[in-house]
Amino acid sequence: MHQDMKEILISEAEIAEKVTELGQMISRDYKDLNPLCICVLKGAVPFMADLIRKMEIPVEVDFMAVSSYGSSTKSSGVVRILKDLEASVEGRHVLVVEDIIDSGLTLSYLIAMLKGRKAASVKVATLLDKPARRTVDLKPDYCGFEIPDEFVVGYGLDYAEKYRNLPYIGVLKEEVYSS
Ligand SMILES: O=P(O)(O)OC[C@H]1O[C@H](OP(=O)(O)OP(=O)(O)O)[C@H](O)[C@@H]1O
Ligand code: HPA
Ligand SMILES: [Mg+2]
Repeated sequence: MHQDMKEILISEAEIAEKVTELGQMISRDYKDLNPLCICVLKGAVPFMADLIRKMEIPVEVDFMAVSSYGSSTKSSGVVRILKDLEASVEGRHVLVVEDIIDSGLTLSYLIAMLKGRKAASVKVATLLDKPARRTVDLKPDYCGFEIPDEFVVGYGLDYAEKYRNLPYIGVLKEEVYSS
């Protein structure tokens, strides 16, 4: 385990098993709908890459970059679009793929934007959900794991751009971000 971790919360094997399950579920629900999977950069990259390879139906992918955390463990509450989609979402069945829902601010902003652009449907697949921290009313349609109110990193999730390449989800030692 990395020296900055307090514990491993979700192992690589547990993630793999859950991603397979979600991929199968989404494949059943989106059969014949040709969904557009939107990866929310950067955190969702590993989850998106693994998830689409467990989907057994035709899918299209696109990418958006938004940021609300910067190098902090708290959301600034201001969602900035750093990179917009290439494809039009009008009439498309959109599945937004996220690594984590924390306050819910990032996703509620994105969902409103996609509906405003006339997507036929907008659903959310998230690997992690931290419901204790929610400030807006939002529930994922597909969720891997509900986690306690701790700052986690790994499998895409960062603290100050670090730890995204860890293959597991770990809890960061508090001294790492409080010093
Ligand atoms: O529910 P919220 O409180 O809005 O938090 C969740 C969002 O925060 C993180 O992204 P971040 O803005 O840190 O960008 P990153 O994916 O590039 O790390 C994470 O990847 C989610 O997109
Ligand atoms: O717990 C978290 N870890 C990393 N990034 C995050 N963005 C929202 N919550 C988190
Ligand atoms: Mg981040």
